[in-house]
Amino acid sequence: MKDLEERYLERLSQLYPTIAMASTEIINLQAILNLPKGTEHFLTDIHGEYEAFSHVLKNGSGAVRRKVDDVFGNTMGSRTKQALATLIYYPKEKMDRIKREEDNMEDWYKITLYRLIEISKRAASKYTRSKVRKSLPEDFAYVIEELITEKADIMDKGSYYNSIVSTIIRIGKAEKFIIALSELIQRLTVDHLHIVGDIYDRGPGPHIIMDKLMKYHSVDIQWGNHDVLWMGAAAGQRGCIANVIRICARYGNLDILEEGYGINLLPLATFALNTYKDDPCKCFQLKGDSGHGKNEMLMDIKMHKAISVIQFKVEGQIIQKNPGFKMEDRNLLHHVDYEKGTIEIDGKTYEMLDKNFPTIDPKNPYGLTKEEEDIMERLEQAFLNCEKLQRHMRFLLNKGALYKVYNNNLLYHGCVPLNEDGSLKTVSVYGKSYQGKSLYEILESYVRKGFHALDEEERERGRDMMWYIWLSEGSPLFGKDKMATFERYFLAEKETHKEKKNPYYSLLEEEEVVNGILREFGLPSEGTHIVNGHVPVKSKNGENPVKCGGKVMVIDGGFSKAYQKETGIAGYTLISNSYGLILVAHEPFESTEAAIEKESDIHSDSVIVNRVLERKLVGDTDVGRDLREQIADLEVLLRAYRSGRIAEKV
Ligand SMILES: O=P(O)(O)OC[C@H]1O[C@](O)(COP(=O)(O)O)[C@@H](O)[C@@H]1O
Ligand SMILES: [Mn+2]
Repeated sequence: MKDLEERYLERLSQLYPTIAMASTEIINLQAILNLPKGTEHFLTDIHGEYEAFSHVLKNGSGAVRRKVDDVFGNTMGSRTKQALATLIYYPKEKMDRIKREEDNMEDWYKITLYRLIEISKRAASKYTRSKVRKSLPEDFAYVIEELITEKADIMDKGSYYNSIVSTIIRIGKAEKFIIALSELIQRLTVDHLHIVGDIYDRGPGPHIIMDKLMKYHSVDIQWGNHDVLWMGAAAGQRGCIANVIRICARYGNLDILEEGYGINLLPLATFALNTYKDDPCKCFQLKGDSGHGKNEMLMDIKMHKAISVIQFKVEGQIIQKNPGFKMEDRNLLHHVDYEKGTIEIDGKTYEMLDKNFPTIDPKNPYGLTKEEEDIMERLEQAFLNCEKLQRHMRFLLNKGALYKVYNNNLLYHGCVPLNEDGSLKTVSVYGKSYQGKSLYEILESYVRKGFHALDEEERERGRDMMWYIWLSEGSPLFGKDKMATFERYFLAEKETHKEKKNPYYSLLEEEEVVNGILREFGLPSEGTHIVNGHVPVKSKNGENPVKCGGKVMVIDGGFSKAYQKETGIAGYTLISNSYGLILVAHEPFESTEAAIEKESDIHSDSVIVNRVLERKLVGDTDVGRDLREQIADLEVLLRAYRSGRIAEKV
């Protein structure tokens, strides 16, 4: 057998069959290394708010507006620039409005096309021709390429462009063309998107966000605890299914399941209406408004209670089945005195706010009734067989992970579990101990096993592990001592609601600790950053998302409307371009309508966290490292051709 290098060179020579072709590729790759690094965009905690998400995606957290500024600087007033930026975000909607007011559309088209071409040129200048070509919309690829490429040899450039533009207008394609250019600018402004977790729950449109992400040109996802919860549900884990439905019900979002994913909730609804017929279900008021009127809301409230009770039972069973999870103290149903309506926790007796539990047998509080069992059985099948949900989860599995190291940034949703003294906390997973990176890796492998393991037992362990990642103290995605769902529903005493955060969150100013985490993930302590989401940054209390002198950024996107009153703003996003890192603070997003009408950007503040001295090039990035490896390989191939070790293939 030929040695590995020889076989590798043979393969490579099929891709680059001649000296000329290998040489051309080397030159191309070398050229890419010297281009400015592409812009990365970081978003976290989107929580189903698809309109705000879509807006931030369109404007690249201000990156598009910056392009407009770069091109037109002082030659254009700021109102005009803002109008142009809004046109780029919402070309169709904005044009519909303009057509109502503007009486010389032909002029408007001409000016606008000219402006958009200028911005496209600037946006494209960061990339190779070949990459730009691949991003062009099919319909107009050729013309756009003509328009955005400098033509040094044409004497009268003005009339050349004018004639193309006039033709576009004359044949009635101006609007389509404006839309195509706007989308191209959006596309070229952000090269790569990082989602740092929590796409799902609380807001109305996670499925719409997933559809959008699946079409996005370049994205990676670090799973958040809510995403893993949905993954567990899709894998058929009952604790996860119950939580998913409970949270949808709580926020008036059962539509996501019924309409978004076509999951039939009728069995649960009928059961809830019968079981809690005369029960006002006071503890289960909705946080959001389903927008479907009073009767449906009353039904949602009953479903909310029904699924919560099922959840506490099912979770009790998971905890009993997995003593290794060490979560017995989270099983509370057997501490309730159902006659008195009280509960004893840690030696203290509390009055339950709800005393009506017709489905709980005090002798076997964690057992499901026959009806509850049937409902769970049907729901399990519905989740497992929902094609769209499975497609979305497959995408999460393929594009996602528990953490990522990308261009010297370490990304994860929650935290790295630490002890009080800043050392890595040891967590036991199915009998073995892990910490830091190895903890992340073992948990991720179980998530994948939950979907793919052949062995049924192993798959079940994987599925249970997804539930564990959602809410356990040892989970780096959760990072709190407990999830006090039970107490928050049933007890008035606020102190029982407290979920204590892992020491990680209070140690982020300690440089030694932060360096220790970076080291654990194989990163040097200089020129590197940690980016995480998960915890809302209460900026109205003076909290700062930038920690440890800029080494750590906690950028909970704060998209979740329900949380905006707590934080005072709508969270943060991050941009990393060739000049450095920019942290962007957002104002609450009203609506797409308002964004177009008021031409608002919803980013109030941009802070440059880190400005590099020299503009960063592709050569300085991870992609650059890969390209250099490819160049080195091609050079070996070239030498092999020249030395006669390998023959050209034509
Ligand atoms: O505000 P809600 O919807 O009741 O959710 C509160 C629960 O969500 C959590 O904060 C987890 O969700 P996050 O990952 O978004 O923080 C729990 O710790 C808490 O019990
Ligand atoms: Mn989270």
